[in-house]
Amino acid sequence: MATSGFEGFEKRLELHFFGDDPAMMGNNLGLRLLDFESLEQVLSAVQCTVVSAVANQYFDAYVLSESSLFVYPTKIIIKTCGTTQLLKSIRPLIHHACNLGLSLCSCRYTRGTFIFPKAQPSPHTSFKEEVLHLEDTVPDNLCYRKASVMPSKIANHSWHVFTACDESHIIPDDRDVYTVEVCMTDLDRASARKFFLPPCGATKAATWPAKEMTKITGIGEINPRAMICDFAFDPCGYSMNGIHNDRYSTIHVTPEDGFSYASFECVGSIFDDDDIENLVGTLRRAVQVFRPASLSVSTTCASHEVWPRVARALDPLGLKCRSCAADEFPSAGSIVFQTFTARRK
Ligand SMILES: C[S@+](CC[C@H](N)C(=O)[O-])C[C@H]1O[C@@H](n2cnc3c(N)ncnc32)[C@H](O)[C@@H]1O
Repeated sequence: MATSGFEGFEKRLELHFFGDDPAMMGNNLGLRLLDFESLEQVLSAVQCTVVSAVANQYFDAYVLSESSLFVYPTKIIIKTCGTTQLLKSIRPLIHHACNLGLSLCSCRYTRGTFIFPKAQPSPHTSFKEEVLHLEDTVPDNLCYRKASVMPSKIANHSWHVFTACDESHIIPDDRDVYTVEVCMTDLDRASARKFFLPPCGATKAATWPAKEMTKITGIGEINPRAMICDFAFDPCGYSMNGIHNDRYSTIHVTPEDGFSYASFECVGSIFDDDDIENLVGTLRRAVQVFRPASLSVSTTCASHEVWPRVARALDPLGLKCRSCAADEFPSAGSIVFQTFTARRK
């Protein structure tokens, strides 16, 4: 493995807000009323920028120079990789939300194990430092707090979780919602090569390289109903957000040999038969794009209906479940962390 390279593992932050004054919610747009300048200011504290955006009636989805941002009326999800300082977004977001009459009621921070931990700047030099920063930054009324490192049997694959919420949100309002976060390492080389731009002057140089990557890799088929906003980096790397009604999915790829990494994340509702029935196929198609030698899947949901489907999706791909850890967190419900490796290993 390289001694230093691009850190693919993302840090992920999910913030929920509530507002008492319906007038301030402006047609229920809430946080979507944040102007672009304010968002840019938040992202500049994190050290990343918007490269592409798309929206529908439910939410706004941004592809960032390092991963993705989703803005719903009362919820923000930011996922950033590399050496970004994601936790520095919390204070400015609380400030801008306050100007819209919204207050923070819950916060969830998750990440895997960095490939290059020594390259991370403060406040991300260790999980201990991240937790101290979070404890210091989230408002006092979010007094139900928990931090945990969920272990696995695969070296360098553990799941770091911090949640905090106020008294009224220990059980989340949207307890039917599930989030599945997949982190894949050691990607199949032929699959990873498809995320490099073709050399200049190559006869088949794509006019729209991201669209071409979405098509030839099969990413476009993962959820054919989703509208896709994709971006190809130069000379390599790829990010996309898929949006379908109020659901998002997102993929980020670091294809370089020695530290190759890809992530897939999707959300759904356990009350939606379509979501539940399609989950196994969706996961299988997403992982098949990359054919990783190892991966972890973290499933967050108030119910235990979702996580058993993960192994069902991955087993036919020759991926064997090596470990499974579960824990309960205030406002998040259950988090189940599973790791898999290819049987050939
Ligand atoms: C932003 S993308 C996707 C990151 C994501 N977390 C992942 O799954 O790896 C990172 C890939 O794009 C490449 N890249 C090229 N130019 C970049 C830029 N200006 N900013 C960030 N990444 C860039 C990196 O070398 C890496 O392969």
